[in-house]
Amino acid sequence: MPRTAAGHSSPAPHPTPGGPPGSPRLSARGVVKRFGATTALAGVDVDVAAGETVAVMGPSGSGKSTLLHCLAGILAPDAGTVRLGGTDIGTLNERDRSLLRRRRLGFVFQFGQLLGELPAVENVALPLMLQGVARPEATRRAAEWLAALGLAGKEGRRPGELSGGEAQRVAVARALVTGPEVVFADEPTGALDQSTGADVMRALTGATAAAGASLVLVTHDEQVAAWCSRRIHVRDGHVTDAAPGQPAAGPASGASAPGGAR
Ligand SMILES: Nc1ncnc2c1ncn2[C@@H]1O[C@H](COP(=O)(O)OP(=O)(O)OP(=O)(O)O)[C@@H](O)[C@H]1O
Repeated sequence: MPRTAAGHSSPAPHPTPGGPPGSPRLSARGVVKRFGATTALAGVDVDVAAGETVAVMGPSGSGKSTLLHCLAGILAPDAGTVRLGGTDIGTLNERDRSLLRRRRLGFVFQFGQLLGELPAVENVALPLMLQGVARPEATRRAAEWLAALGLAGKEGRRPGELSGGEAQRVAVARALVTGPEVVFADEPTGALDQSTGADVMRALTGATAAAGASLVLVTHDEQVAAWCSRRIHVRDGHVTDAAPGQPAAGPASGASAPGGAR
């Protein structure tokens, strides 16, 4: 993914409160989540390093999405802690968790995340405008991300006027435009054929690496997991292997973020 022709350098991502030197960017300890009589997570420990890309795998119903939602502050665990840098997410109220998600995390889902009535560029600019970035600047940065993801010329198209793969690349741009510390993706290629899915994974891992973000991705698909630097397996609410891995070094392109690396 090339730097945009204009070579703009967008403002650096907002400063983020880090943890102690050498500590993981994201760290879960003893996370338990129950839904009524179902224990979806039964005491899970996970560490994700800065720049690491982690595939979360496991059988249907094993707890993968619940783990992702707890790591991302979407669900509050019943027990245990989740720390993002120096922040203990569990101590935040719902409003602050929502602000943290908006400012420090990015999300790519299988579908449904784009607003159908807005053109691609506005879908990508929206998270910036919600942070108070003025519309012209937000639009400029959104257009840079779209161009970097191979979507130059398609800024004005609404999601329904894009292919599935193009729409997912718009979703990748939207997830990365704010300079998040961690991007969470839940089956981001689940609705795509294999070759389009590979294009989206190339875009997602390339953009994430270029932005210096970590990636936590839920997938059933071995070929999708192969784009990540590490896999963890969830079974019956337990993580069966979560050894610290290497920084991301998958088959991603040598990408360059429009906003500059973190
Ligand atoms: N909101 C909910 N209410 C009740 N039970 C839930 C809820 N969300 C998840 N569960 C249950 O928790 C368990 C783990 O679900 P989860 O969605 O995390 O699994 P998963 O591994 O992501 O599954 P899949 O691969 O099928 O998406 C399952 O038994 C599921 O039925």
